[in-house]
Amino acid sequence: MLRSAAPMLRRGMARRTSGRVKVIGAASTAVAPSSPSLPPRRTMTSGGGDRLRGSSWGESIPDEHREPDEETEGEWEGCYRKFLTPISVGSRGVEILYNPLFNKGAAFKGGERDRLRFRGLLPPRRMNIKIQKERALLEIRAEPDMIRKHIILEDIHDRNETLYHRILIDHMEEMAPIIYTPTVGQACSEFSVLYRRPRGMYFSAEDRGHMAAMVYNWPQNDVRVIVVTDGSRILGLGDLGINGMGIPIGKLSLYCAAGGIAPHRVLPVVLDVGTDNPALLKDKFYLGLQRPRLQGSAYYQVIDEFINAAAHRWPNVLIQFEDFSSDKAQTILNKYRNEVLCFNDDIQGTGATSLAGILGALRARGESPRSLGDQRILIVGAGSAGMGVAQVLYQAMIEHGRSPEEAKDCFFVADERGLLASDRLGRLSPEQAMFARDGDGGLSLREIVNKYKPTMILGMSAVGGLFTEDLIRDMAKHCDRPIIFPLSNPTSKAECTAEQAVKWTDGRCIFASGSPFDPVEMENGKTFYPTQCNNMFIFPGIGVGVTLCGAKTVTDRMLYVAAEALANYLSEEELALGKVFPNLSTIRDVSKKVAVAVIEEAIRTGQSSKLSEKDLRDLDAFVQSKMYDPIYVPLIEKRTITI
Ligand SMILES: NC(=O)C1=CN([C@@H]2O[C@H](COP(=O)(O)OP(=O)(O)OC[C@H]3O[C@@H](n4cnc5c(N)ncnc54)[C@H](OP(=O)(O)O)[C@@H]3O)[C@@H](O)[C@H]2O)C=CC1
Ligand SMILES: CC(=O)C(=O)O
Ligand SMILES: [Mg+2]
Repeated sequence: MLRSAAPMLRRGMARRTSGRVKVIGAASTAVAPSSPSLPPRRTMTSGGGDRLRGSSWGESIPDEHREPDEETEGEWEGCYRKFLTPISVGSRGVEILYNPLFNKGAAFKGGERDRLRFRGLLPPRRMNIKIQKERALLEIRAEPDMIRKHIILEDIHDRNETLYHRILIDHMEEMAPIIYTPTVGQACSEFSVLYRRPRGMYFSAEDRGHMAAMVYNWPQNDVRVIVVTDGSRILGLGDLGINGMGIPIGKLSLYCAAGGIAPHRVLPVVLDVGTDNPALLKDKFYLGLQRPRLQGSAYYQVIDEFINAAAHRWPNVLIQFEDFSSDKAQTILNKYRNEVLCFNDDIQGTGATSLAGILGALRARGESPRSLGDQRILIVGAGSAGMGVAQVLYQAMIEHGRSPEEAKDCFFVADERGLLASDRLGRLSPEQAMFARDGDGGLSLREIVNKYKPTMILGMSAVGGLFTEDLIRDMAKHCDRPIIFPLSNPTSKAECTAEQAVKWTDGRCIFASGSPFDPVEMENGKTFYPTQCNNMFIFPGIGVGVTLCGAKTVTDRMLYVAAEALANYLSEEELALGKVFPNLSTIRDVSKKVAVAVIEEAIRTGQSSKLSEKDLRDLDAFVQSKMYDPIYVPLIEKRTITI
């Protein structure tokens, strides 16, 4: 049987229709990927499954019930040619079926069903991942409600991670709004009632003293990326306590699908230090500690204990801080950024992403990156996101030859009390104080617009609708092509919609938003294509880059080159359509380019512990080869008896 399989496969492979490989008459077991991948020496599984390798399991299935097989069908470029190294699993039977990292559901093949003792535990008909995906898409698309779509997808996540990530990768534009912003905002708000199964780790104030041991409860030895939140500022929704867990889960789904980190190497974490959200404190279904948030040294001790525990068990892990309230975010970053491999996504990731979008917008206006230092930039919101963006844009101006004074003079930063100026110096953080103007403290947004005539307005206020018609129309009077980025998430918190920006500027604006908006039909019959300015374009590539090269820290220069790589990715065709970010469907390739840029920077500056100058040559191919691709890999049982 096995001997005859290869010629059959070759014959089948030779028959190509419409560029796809069609295997004619080859039973799926004839090319069972497990077969060629078994160790060459004679082994027998403890259950004697090896004997069944030569059985005619596949042949007992009538032709009309046979499903094309992803390895033989060539559905994904190169799959059928790939030598799939089997995964050796320490369990069998139902334990595998209930393990989403290994479970393939109906896609388990005959050989595997016998090897791993599934016979009788699954319905008899086999389906490949293509059919499984088709079925899942039907269900998701039939459901009009976004949160129900989210639940369906997360159910798949909990059952079968390979299928889940396959769906995300193949349908990124459709799925990102379901697993990420805006729907993840609702998923977080309802997290405790939607909760079904554990995913990730929870460290609470009551676990103090135990965290170094607790990290060993996590079953994976090779965790590469942790996304951690304390739930204190989830998107623009405020303090959601433990319900913020939806954010690390969503971000890490993107790490896997968009960045190519394998799912067993990521760990979502929530630190439960209490909540100051009055509704959660009295909600009988809330799953977190119902007590006020720890403050001061008690709070920082929890952070410190968790970071030490994680870095002790996984010394090379990247820790991404996510959605920490602005009063803590910068302090935590400053404390740990030179100690462990970490970065803050809202400060640094958003900064790099916005820089890339603004470079794209300047290109659309026919201006060079150097002209960044000629802009008048109004940043609305002086929290971690707003100040992170200001800092990265400022650094970029310095890179392009502006003096610190010239660069600072480009910024107008406003918070709820208006323009930040020196009259409030004692009450501003060092990051805010750096951008405080000498006079005009407390000017309103309209006053700033009419006095200083900004060329761009960036919203990170978490106040939906803050960019009013009057404000934007005033801005458009002074500027031919105003750059308008309402970056707050989710959609309900966006400072304005794409449609409003287009209407109020008579279609002259360059627009990108934190959450997605549909294209807008303009009065002149043309279509305006808004793009998404979201740190999802940066963080997966940063993660892949620093973990692959073994960087010890995430430097500001790494973020800068990441932004450049993202900006350079934008094609002339996309620019012509008014887009300033690439299509989401290309995000995997974008992440690869970002990762390559980060690795090159790490090698150049001696930050890379795993790669060196000689590796610079085929870096693109190297990164590609390391990216997780969700296809079903043959499973074999670890317990083998050599005879
Ligand atoms: N698109 C993306 O990739 C990202 C988007 N974001 C979004 O950015 C938003 C802000 O995040 P973050 O900085 O952490 O949040 P913060 O809550 O720390 O900051 C909000 C800021 O907005 C200010 N603000 C509030 N109301 C007004 C108002 N009426 N006029 C002007 N300013 C006002 C606040 O001022 P005060 O302190 O005086 O109240 C504060 O400075 C969130 O919605 C988040 O989702 C964040 C990261 C990435
Ligand atoms: C996108 C993101 O990180 C935020 O809104 O917080
Ligand atoms: Mg965030």
